[in-house]
Amino acid sequence: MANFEKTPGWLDWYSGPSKPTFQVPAGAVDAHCHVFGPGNEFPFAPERKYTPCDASKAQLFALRDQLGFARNVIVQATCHGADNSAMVDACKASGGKARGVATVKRSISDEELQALHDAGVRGVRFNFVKRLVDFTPKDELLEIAGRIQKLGWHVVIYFEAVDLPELWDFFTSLPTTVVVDHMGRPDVSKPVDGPEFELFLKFMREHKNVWSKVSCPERLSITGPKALDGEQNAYQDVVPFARRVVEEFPDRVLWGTDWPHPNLKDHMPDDGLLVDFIPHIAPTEELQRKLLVDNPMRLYWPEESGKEA
Ligand SMILES: O=C(O)/C=C(\CC(=O)C(=O)O)C(=O)O
Repeated sequence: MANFEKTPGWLDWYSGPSKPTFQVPAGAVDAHCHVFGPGNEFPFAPERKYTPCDASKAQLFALRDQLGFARNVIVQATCHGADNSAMVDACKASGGKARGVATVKRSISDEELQALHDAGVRGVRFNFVKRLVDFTPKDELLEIAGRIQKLGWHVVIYFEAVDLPELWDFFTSLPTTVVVDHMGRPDVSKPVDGPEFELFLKFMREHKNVWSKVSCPERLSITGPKALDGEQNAYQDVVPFARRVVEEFPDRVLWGTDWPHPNLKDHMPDDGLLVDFIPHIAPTEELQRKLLVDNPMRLYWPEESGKEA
């Protein structure tokens, strides 16, 4: 049985999150979350850059229910490398209430891809955050994108704002729907209408296949306040960025908790209060329904999309 020691300074997820004040619409999807292990059942990958605490499927499903969500999209975290078994196990155990985003290598067979599809996987994640992964050649990623396109899947990309110019040509050559994690990690100390975020908006404006998760204010915020101790106005410096994306691209945005919040250094948010961030960035019922129900259902449960109301 593997026994893993957490990365020094690791912050465990917040236990006993509050019930959100904001009630999410019926059928809401938490479209970005992870499972970690448990390490003794699903060992962490040898090539990982961090070793987390355990965060099991049962704990994820309990959080889903506590927050009032109906479904999850479980994104493969880099600590599991390209071994998708913990994520797949969670999807299979969810009774159809979870779908997945996998990490795959070029060597994956068609049969293995089909088995992932049957388990509920609908996308692959390409990670360009250097502290999280080693470099994968672009031709390998393009080959994977071409293969998963045939299954109707999409590509999730994770990168930091300063790297967008360099990655632009690659991203715009992807043949599938492309979903950006955490708005491409803007530096929120810069102006929302400054050149860096404007480039991201242009990326979405000029490429109608590009979607964005307006998630992770707890990761992006510099000034807070933190989602702790009942705070109803958390992460105010992130609000203009996320709201801009939601209002300009209401049909191409997703939201997720990012539970269990890997690699946070400063604090661990109360997930109930993170949900209370949503009406600040999606102020109308219509925007909330698109963000939390219509859009994720269209992408992850297209066969049920439109029927959930
Ligand atoms: O959970 C996230 O989305 C963000 C992560 C972790 C991550 O992406 C991973 O391990 O795969 C981060 O910024 O450290």
